[in-house]
Amino acid sequence: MAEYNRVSECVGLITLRNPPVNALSAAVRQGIVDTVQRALSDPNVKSVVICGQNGIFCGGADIKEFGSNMTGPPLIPMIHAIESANKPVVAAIEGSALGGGLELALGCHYRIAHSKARLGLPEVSLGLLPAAGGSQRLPRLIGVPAALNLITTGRHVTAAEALQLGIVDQVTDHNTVDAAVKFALSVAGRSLDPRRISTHPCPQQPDLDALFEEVMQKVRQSARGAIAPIACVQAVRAAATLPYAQGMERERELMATLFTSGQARALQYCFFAERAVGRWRMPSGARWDTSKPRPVHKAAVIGLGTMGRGITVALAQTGLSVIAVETQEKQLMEAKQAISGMLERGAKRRGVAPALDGVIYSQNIQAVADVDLVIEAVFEDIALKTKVFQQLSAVCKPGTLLCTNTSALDVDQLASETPNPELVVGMHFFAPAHVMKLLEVVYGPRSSPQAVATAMQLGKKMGKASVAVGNCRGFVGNRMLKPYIEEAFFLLEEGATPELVDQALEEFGFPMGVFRMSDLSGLDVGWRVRKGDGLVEPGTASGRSARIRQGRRYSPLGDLLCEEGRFGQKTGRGWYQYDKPGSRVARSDPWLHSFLGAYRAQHGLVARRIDHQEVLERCLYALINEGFHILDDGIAAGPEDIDVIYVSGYGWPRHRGGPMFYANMVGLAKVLERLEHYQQLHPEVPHLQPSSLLRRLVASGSPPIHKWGEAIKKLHSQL
Ligand SMILES: CCC/C=C/C(=O)SCCNC(=O)CCNC(=O)[C@H](O)C(C)(C)COP(=O)([O-])OP(=O)([O-])OC[C@H]1O[C@@H](n2cnc3c(N)ncnc32)[C@H](O)[C@@H]1OP(=O)([O-])[O-]
Repeated sequence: MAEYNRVSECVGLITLRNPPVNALSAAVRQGIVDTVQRALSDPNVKSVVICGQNGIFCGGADIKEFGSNMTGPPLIPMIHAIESANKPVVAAIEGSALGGGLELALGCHYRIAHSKARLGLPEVSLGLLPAAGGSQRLPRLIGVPAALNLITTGRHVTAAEALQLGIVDQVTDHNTVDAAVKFALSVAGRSLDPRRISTHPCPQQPDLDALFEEVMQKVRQSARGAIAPIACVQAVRAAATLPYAQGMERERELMATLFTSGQARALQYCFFAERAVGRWRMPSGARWDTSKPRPVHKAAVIGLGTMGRGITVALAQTGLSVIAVETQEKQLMEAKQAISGMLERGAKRRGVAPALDGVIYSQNIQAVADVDLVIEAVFEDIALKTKVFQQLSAVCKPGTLLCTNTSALDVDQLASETPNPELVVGMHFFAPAHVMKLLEVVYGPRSSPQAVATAMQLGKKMGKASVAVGNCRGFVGNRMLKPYIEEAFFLLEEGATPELVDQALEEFGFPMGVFRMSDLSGLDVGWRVRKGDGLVEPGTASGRSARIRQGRRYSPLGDLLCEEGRFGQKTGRGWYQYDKPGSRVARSDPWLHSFLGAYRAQHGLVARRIDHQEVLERCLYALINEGFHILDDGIAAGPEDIDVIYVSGYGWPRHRGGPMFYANMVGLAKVLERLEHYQQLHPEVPHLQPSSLLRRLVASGSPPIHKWGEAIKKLHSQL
């Protein structure tokens, strides 16, 4: 709702009240309509100020209302009524003015912002466009290039940048409402004609066509199939080329297409999923709201290879003091130089001082005696990690949390080797750790809720999308990746090329297909793991039996490439060829194609035509199927956890919502039917065997994704 008061005798003060972000729900819109009318009809009121309660102006339209039948007064006429008012209306912007919130402010005649406020039109990130006049008013106010940038990226600007761009008229460090009231008094009685943005012509722009052409190309490239950024460009083009009323009509048409699109649903699902994963819960019943994190002021990182360096940077940038330990002097010196460089570059980008003094380097593990939390990032070797954990248990003060960054080893086993297993959790970062958004917080049966709460809180502080998951081989992300990669290998055996598989996946929206990704991360990584699992066999055995290992279909293609020294980008050869080792531009490699031909001949395989649909179904449904196993096992608490992991750490296209959301969109019955189809064709591939949870969900009528949690609980209670 909106509250009305009269202040300084002749200023009508309208306060939006809808915690936590004063979203423009039906009640708030009704409140604004009523209070604006009241202020305008009160002869004692000379001017009006609109603000939001609790230090936030407005977080925009109420996203929760989008899925339902929307009631209440619509935004556009409400904003028009404000703009055409005959008394000055001033927006007092504290906290955030986003989306519909900024559109409301653009309908006001003046905007005063607090210096800490953030403004933006982030609708594009929800699969929408600023359709309450924002796409038409902002270009008129700040010009086409700046408006295009803000509207197509959805980025938030600081108050200082907003002032520079001309979005706000004044920035204050003091009480914003007081400043706005004072300002409103000073402009009472002035002509409002020049302040009505919709009446302005769009500022002239030379070479308009060339500009739109260039932006459209850029947007198409980075959107990877997302439709909202393209609609945003089209809407701004309408602002630049059409009179306001026609521009608004175009804005409405474009929004009508976006509003009901699957992409908008997916992106809005992601918005809520990212917030839902913060409300973690463990199978023991421990939860986010009943588990108190321990304060962490001082942390340590053990092992300063690529991961350890990134983790040190991420911690130091959060403002923590960090003890960085590496036992070999030469490696320690190299790491110090690399970490300082990363901190300096990061600080330059963010316009702050580098946190160089926040890191203390040491060769001695004793140096970590008084830290609150340690993250171990030594080589992936269980004996080495166990030794480090035992040393840490002896050295650290009581209660220090011991975290491992392992991606492949058993967190429970490590915990069981320490005297206090309740203090042990996994903190699985992704390389480069100071850049990648994702953090899997891995708990074992003996991890204390407090340890999980502390790791989750630290992840949040570091700006990570932190997801609490149970312990199993590969945790959530890598466990699901395994069948995805294996299917891609099998497709090569059956007649596909790396180019075909990658193209299908990139057209789906992944930034890189599975083979280009494998070249980037290094083929030797998986090779080492498969060797450890006893899957790699030397020799030139041929035929079907050579491709069955440990009772299931196995493709040795990756191993054979590694035996040739083809480790990917770093060696200049992998699934593709590169100009030189370390180069990033992948080119088709005729050698690889004849190698595949010879391999198929050796194994009696006849290449067949494989289309994009088969690539997508086999790779993605195998991955999704593993996701259902993970839900059934209780390793992930809900589909949102899996989806956030995939969108923030594995390049799953956000406008497709994550693998589990995608399965829900495709239809669970369809996913099941295709898995059954492929399983019949490839009975020796266990990961194509549909998960029993998927079967049970389909049998219970394929409930929508937000009801899976309930359905899974019910299904488990029936077992
Ligand atoms: C139709 C015409 C065109 C207009 C379109 C639009 O305006 S589209 C909208 C364009 N606007 C945007 O895209 C802005 C989206 N919002 C944000 O970016 C951030 O919330 C923030 C920067 C406003 C505050 O950050 P912060 O870290 O302080 O807080 P937080 O992020 O943790 O959120 C706290 C709680 O508020 C909830 N909630 C938040 N916003 C909305 C909303 N609009 N609605 C409903 N709910 C919303 C959020 O789910 C969470 O709920 P939970 O989990 O506690 O139950």
